Amino acid sequence: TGHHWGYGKEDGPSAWHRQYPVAKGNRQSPIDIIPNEARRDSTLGPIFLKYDQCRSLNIANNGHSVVVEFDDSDDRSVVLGGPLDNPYRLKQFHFHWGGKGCEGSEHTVAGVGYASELHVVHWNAVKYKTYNDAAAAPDGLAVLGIFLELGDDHRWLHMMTDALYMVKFKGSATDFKGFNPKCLLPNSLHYWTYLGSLTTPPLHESVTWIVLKEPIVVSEKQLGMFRMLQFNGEEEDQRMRMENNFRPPQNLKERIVRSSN
Ligand SMILES: NS(=O)(=O)c1ccc(C(=O)N2CCN(Cc3ccccc3)C2)cc1
Ligand SMILES: [Zn+2]
Repeated sequence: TGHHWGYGKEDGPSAWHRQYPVAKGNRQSPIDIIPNEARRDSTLGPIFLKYDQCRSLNIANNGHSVVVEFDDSDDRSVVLGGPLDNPYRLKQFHFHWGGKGCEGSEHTVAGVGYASELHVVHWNAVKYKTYNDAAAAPDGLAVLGIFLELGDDHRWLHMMTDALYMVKFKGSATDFKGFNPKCLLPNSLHYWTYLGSLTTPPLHESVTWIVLKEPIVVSEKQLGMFRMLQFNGEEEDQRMRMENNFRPPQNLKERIVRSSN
């Protein structure tokens, strides 16, 4: 079905606007977060992550990232509080990362990128009937962004990286039960928040971003496991290692970034 988007020279972020004109919109993501310019807002309370009853279903390679999907048929796992007016239901999480040793996060902090960024995607099931309806609505999604920096092994990440060999090629998926993303959170839930968009096509301007200030630490070896994944399907001749699947920071336009206390 037509030429697909990607992260290469011809089909990468600078070309997305041709098929997705909203790429040049007024609330695009990611952005460069400048801590000194973020507005400390005392009305911004803490966020709460209710993941104890979450039910992970599968892990998949969708040709853009590796995604772990959750059972979102009820409000068993939600994010609430902070900038959100109601609970948002956990749907999936996925990552963006760089090539060997170079940057790979989508958001940057005062111009500095991290090696990778985890996105935990939630949708507003109070106001919208389906995820797809929510993903196209201005208050439809809440995505938690967590930076990954290089250091020691992350004690739990292996539970996910051990499964990556099963989803090497685009279109592959496998059961992935019993994984709770709580194990991928840093100690502090202090955050920056702003109104933005999906960072991949269709680039809908539907995301309340909640970016945690504290990164988690993973090892170069663990992050290297992500690079065994491939953008291409098993049957395709051209083998393309999955790396540098990040969109660069976009114009802040008339937005402000708020900071939790
Ligand atoms: N990066 S983000 O958190 O802003 C985000 C982007 C897109 C979507 C989304 O709703 N998509 C519809 C098809 N899907 C396919 C897909 C593509 C890439 C990664 C993961 C998944 C995306 C969700 C979150
Ligand atoms: Zn993402």
